[in-house]
Amino acid sequence: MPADRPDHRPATDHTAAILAVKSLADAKSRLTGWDDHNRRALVTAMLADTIAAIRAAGCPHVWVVSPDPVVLREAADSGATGIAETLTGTGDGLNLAMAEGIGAARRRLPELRRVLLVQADLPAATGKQILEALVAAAPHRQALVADVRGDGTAMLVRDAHIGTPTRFGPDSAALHRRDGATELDPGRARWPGLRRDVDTAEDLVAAAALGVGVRTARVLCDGPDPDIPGTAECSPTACHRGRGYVMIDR
Ligand SMILES: Nc1nc2c(ncn2[C@@H]2O[C@H](COP(=O)(O)OP(=O)(O)OP(=O)(O)O)[C@@H](O)[C@H]2O)c(=O)[nH]1
Ligand SMILES: C=C(OP(=O)(O)O)C(=O)O
Repeated sequence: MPADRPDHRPATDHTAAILAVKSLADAKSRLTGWDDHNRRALVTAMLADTIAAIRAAGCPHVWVVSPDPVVLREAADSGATGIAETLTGTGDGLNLAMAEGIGAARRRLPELRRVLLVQADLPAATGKQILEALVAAAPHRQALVADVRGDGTAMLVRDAHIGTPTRFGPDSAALHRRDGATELDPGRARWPGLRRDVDTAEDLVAAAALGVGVRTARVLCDGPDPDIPGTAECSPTACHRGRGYVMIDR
């Protein structure tokens, strides 16, 4: 048990959350049925809601690594620090972007103890879920929350000075476990919103059923997804749809 965290409460002021988003031109290519304008709007909205959930968990330091100026502007508007990616075009872009974010956070936050590496497409995650996962992670040098399918990593929490690269991508949960990360709640009963990353239209329906943040809700209200039935009522903070989906403001 770390002497500086005897009660296992996470010291979130010494924690940096890092997210990576690729160029909007390339992002969410598996999202069928969405035109270019709405797909881009959805990517930035999900980023904004994910950042809002992280900040609601009490993490003030959020960094977004991206080569895309629109993403970096969205990050800044959401209270995060944007880092213009320098390694664009190289092989393992996502993990290199995460490494770039960790490096920047280490340089700029001398007191940094923990890094929280989070997927940027978690619109149903809440601050409560992220905080609970951080509390569960606190006794561990490295811990992960797997995605809803169990093979991906929704969130990886590590001591800030671990030097091994992250392994986001196919089968990342197994690869992170192999590198020493403890899987939190391996039965996957807890934190359903945190585990629900969105890559496909089907994922989006599942996230909407859990309740998404206000920015994603607005895009869904305006959006063209044929799998999500017509809007019954829409307001700037909430959207209720015919089949009972409720997009909640948090
Ligand atoms: N900064 C940065 N982020 C990346 C890069 N590659 C992937 N990402 C981000 O990492 C996360 C997971 O990436 P992917 O699943 O490959 O891409 P995606 O845009 O989510 O979806 P697909 O296009 O359907 O694969 C998303 O937030 C991506 O934007 C990269 O080269 N640089
Ligand atoms: C990158 C990952 O997920 P996805 O490809 O589903 O975004 C991952 O789980 O490591």
